Amino acid sequence: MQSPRRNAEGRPLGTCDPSSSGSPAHGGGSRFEFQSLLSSRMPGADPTSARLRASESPVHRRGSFPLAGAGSSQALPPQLPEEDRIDLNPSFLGIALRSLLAIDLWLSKKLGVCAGESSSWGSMRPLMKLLEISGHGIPWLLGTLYCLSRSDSWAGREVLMNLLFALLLDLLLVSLIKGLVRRRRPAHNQMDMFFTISVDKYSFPSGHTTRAALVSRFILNHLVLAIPLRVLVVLWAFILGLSRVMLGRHNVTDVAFGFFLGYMQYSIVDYCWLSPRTAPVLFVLWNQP
Ligand SMILES: CC(C)=CCC/C(C)=C/COP(=O)(O)O
Repeated sequence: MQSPRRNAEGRPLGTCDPSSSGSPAHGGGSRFEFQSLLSSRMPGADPTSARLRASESPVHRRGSFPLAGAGSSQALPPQLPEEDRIDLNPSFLGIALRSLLAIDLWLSKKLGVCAGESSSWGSMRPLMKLLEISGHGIPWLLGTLYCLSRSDSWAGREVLMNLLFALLLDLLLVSLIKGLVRRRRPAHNQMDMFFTISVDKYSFPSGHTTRAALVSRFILNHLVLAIPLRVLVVLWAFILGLSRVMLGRHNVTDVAFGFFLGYMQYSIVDYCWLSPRTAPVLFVLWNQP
């Protein structure tokens, strides 16, 4: 059986022979592989730059691989266990995602103009915080419960019951995703938000944005409004989303995904629409004295 530290010719695997099978990037036991690993383990080193260095290096090219220690007595590192190796051929998707993330962070920092009182648009911060309250879960939940208690028509009660269901579904899904993804809020954010729950230390997705998208789609579908008011509802949702980035609470991708999720949540609510026919118990219970 082949020793884990030697190749078929009995040569230590760290001494790389270009004629040996497999590319240096894929477990040929290259010296470069070891260097990448070292650099990735150095404090502050990150695997991305190690990969980039790998792709820039001449040793990465097939055919130009130097005979690192071949035929010499230089001691080379032992072959690395599979799980310790770094993939020197990052996929196109990996590069695209990393680039998108870098653009996201850069753009979010640039747009975070109300992140503090001393920021370039710091004087707009109170207005942004007012917008923040307009999309907060507490006023929406309390407002819906209040209207539900005052509603005297079946039709009104049905719509409000579904709005309540939508708001609760939104809280549940956003908390679930925030807890799973655990993306930290931007470094420039001041954590001075009104009434947060534990998962609100995370930023993906933006809960205010999902709520804004969900509620505005709900209103547009269930309230008869004049065109200017309909435009106002859409503008409110859009500006609320933008204000999350301007306040420094979120990155752009948190808000973009928030819009998408809120929009989809309405489709779920619409599909599971609660009515006296589909959920009679709920409506009977609500009408008990
Ligand atoms: C506790 C309740 C009912 C709602 C929490 C609302 C809240 C603070 C959400 C966080 O929103 P962002 O993710 O947009 O910062």
